[in-house]
Amino acid sequence: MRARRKIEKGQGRYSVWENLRYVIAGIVKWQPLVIPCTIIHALTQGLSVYVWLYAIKCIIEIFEQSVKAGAEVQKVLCLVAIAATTELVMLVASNLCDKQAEGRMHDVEYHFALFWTTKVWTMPFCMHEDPEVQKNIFKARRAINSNGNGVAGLHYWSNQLLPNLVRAVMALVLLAMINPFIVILILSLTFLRFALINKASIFEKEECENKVAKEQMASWTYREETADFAYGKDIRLFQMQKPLYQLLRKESSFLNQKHILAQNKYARYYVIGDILGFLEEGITYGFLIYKVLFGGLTVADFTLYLGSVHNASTALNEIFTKFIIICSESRHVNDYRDFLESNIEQDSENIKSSFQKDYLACEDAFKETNADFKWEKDADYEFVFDHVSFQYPGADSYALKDLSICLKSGEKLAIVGLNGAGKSTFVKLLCRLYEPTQGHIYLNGIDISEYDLNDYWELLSPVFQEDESFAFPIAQNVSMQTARTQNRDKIAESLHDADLAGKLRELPFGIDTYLYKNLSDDGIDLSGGQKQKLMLARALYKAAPVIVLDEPTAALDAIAESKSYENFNHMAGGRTTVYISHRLSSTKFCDRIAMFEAGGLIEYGTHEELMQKGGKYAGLFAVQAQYYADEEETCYA
Ligand SMILES: Nc1ncnc2c1ncn2[C@@H]1O[C@H](COP(=O)(O)OP(=O)(O)OP(=O)(O)O)[C@@H](O)[C@H]1O
Repeated sequence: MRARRKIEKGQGRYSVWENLRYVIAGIVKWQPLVIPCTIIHALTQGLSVYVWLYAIKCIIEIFEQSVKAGAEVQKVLCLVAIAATTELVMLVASNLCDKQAEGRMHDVEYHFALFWTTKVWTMPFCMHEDPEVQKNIFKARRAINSNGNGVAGLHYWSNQLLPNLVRAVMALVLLAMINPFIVILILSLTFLRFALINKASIFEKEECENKVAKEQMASWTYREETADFAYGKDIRLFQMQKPLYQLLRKESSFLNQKHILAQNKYARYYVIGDILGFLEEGITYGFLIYKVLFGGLTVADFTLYLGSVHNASTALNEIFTKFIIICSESRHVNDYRDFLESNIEQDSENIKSSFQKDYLACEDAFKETNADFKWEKDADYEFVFDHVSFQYPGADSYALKDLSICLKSGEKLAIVGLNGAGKSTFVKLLCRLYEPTQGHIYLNGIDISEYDLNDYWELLSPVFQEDESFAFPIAQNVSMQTARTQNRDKIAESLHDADLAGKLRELPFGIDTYLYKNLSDDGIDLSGGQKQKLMLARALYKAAPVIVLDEPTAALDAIAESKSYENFNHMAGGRTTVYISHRLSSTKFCDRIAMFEAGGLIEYGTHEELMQKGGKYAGLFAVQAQYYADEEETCYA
């Protein structure tokens, strides 16, 4: 079934080490200075505790040797000065490197976030609305959402772990010199504690993240909608506060229960871990005291080893708590990689090959796109739908069933029909946002799936039902290009042709005025009809050889609508056009009319032919004509 592209899972779960290697590869690529900074931070932070430990051992030895009083004080002062200076230098270096690395990691995370964005942008449109894919998009975003999780978390917690590793290694080397079994005992008990807490962490991830991703997404969606000004009117006028509150409350108490469950598990394992830790310290301290009493260990060495046991114990404790957090951050990175590597099939061949090859390099894919490709304006473009059927992913019935229709080159084809007849689905298939479940669509005799998708999209100037405008300046909303590449005269001309010249004159910064206030305090909001005109201006600017208009006048007032009909032939010129409208007075300007019902073509011909036939189109037209006549009578009464 072609409409439902395969949702392949990623290559599988990666180990913590593989994910660390993966993030390190990103760091080396985008901010290599983070690596030496992290190493210097670990060494200086980890070794600084031994400076005083060693200095104190030496001071005690000086006293033990009981040389002349004057010389002792001098030596001690000298040692204190050296230790203090060394520690100060180490701490300064450690903090400087730590902050350098942390600052640069934002850039690394930003790069990883770009791949997530690229993946979402370039995945087949039909997958975007698949609930499973949406859940994966949401889960993957947690690894790069600037709150210290995932990619940033792996570095942050490794940066916290490494100084402790240096500290622990140093301590264990020192302890191994008096008895290697002590080291084996400490390490074994630490691994046991780690295994227990990690078990709780896996349980937490499963209960509080995987099993509740849907609920988390629901509560996230409700909050996003609450913050979105567009929902404000309905929330107030339909008094949605109470039901929304109850939904949020339900989600949050459900999530809360899961968190409590996970924390109870942690509590149990932490108690066992604490008992093991108590055992470990008791045995090692006991052993050291025994060595002083019966094994000939000097007081100076005793202080050094005592400090080492303490350091080994706290550092290992820190290592394993940090490592558990790293494991949990790694699971976020797994979600991220799973999403990036799943559904490898991408809309763009360049992106596809980059994701397959090495998606750390996929940024180059956008640079390689075939931007210079242009279709000839005056060439013939004929479309044929050949027994096309289409079923939406997850839907039980067909939205289009066995549709065969021809759109001749230069022809203006109107598609009419009641709500849900399949008109927009026809447009989506023509635009290759979906692939037919059965049948084929041909452009000039070649199956449209054989054209490069980006090249194919270059052929179309669409205006969709939904007026999706971005928080960009008006110019960018029309050109959909950056300021560097857009043609400002053409933008003004397109806005003029779309009947927005009057509005443009009122704008504080002309075509540079921002839409919405998200990114500019001087941003403006447009009315529904004005937004629709903006969409028309966007299609006019693109000036592609084939025009697709899905209810482009639904939000226009009567005068604007009538003007748009007058301009329609001028705008379309001799170009192949598909025009969807519920207002049949507009469709009679088209060369052919196709009437859809329940996903099938039931009538086809010119306006006159269909009127003569006296079928459903003629009936619908008569109802609307009657309505307009009644309206006119009321107006002039
Ligand atoms: N994303 C979707 N997932 C599942 N079913 C869908 C989806 N979009 C549309 N449908 C279903 O497909 C059928 C055709 O919808 P379509 O949007 O093509 O109708 P339409 O003729 O454009 O309707 P309208 O005049 O209301 O815009 C409808 O039954 C609709 O419920």
